[in-house]
Amino acid sequence: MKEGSGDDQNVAPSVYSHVSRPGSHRYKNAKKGLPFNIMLVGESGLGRTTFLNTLCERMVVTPNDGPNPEQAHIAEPMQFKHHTVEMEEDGMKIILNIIDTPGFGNGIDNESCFNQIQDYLEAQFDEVLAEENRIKRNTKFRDSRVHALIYFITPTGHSLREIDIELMKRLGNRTNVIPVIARSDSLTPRELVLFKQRIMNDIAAFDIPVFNFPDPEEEDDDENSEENAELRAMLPFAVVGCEEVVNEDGRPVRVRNYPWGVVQVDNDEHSDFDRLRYVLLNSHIGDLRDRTQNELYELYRTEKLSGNAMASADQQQQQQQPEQHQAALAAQPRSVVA
Ligand SMILES: Nc1nc2c(ncn2[C@@H]2O[C@H](COP(=O)(O)OP(=O)(O)OP(=O)(O)O)[C@@H](O)[C@H]2O)c(=O)[nH]1
Repeated sequence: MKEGSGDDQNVAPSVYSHVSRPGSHRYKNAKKGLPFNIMLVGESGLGRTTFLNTLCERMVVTPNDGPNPEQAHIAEPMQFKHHTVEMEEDGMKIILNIIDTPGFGNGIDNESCFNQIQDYLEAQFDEVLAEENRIKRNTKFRDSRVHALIYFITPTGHSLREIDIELMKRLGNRTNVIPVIARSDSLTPRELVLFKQRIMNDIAAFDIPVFNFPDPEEEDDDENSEENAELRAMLPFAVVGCEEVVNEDGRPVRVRNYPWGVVQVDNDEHSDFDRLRYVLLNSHIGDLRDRTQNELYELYRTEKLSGNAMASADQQQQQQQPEQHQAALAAQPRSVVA
């Protein structure tokens, strides 16, 4: 296993065997690999690094040793850390680009974090817009638009906090925001059910534009509509990150160990991690990419171009004003001064 820092490329075998999953056939022709860009956002200690490694099934980044008490009063600024991992999922090669955001939410005022992330997302749209307008296309252009933002919610068991609402509201129109309950093993099953309900109530009450699975009523395909209905009912996904891999009856099982027992990361009865992974890298990878292109980017493009058009109309008007002023003056009746 190799530690990843900066822009790194890791290729390693998976630690557990894959179950063949439907839905990925759409992109099987992508020989070079299907690029898929995800961003991880959440406060320090919620398990972003562990999630990244669990998702990639290898040690991409070595988790921190935890905060240093002597440095605890210093709020490190947020950074964007890039990791690239090549994966094979159900016969499909995926180039997974992960943008981690350590330092998010560490300050008292998180406005600058919100702005930085929004600017980052919009800058990727701007690159595509500039590329579209080029006369000669760059054949090596890399589309770095973020297809999904995994937002880690603190497992308080209460409801969404202001920081959660603000962030998801701000970014939901710029990327597919997928909220997850981080470290969900810290809640009892009953607490988890209630917490999920409260979060979904808040999402509806505050009109937060998170990614949702198509409404079964709107789906033609029975198989998809059944799956989407099931996934809708699971939201937000409750995730547990892998601490170690143990051998159980000759097969590797990813777990977290406790004095009272073991949580199996990929067991649907213990955590929604496996379903989320399946959604991201298999069943809904196409939907996430399509929505980024057809809805979110189009919305941004329209806003940007109409904003530019309005700005240039304003500018034109200002430039014309001196002439109009002269014309208006000329049209005015003159008082003849003797
Ligand atoms: N109980 C529990 N602990 C977890 C889980 N995921 C990670 N942890 C632990 O939480 C601590 C922090 O995990 P990290 O993955 O380093 O968290 P992070 O969000 O990347 O934190 P920073 O690197 O400080 O930004 C570690 O001790 C992990 O073992 C989880 O699902 N459940």
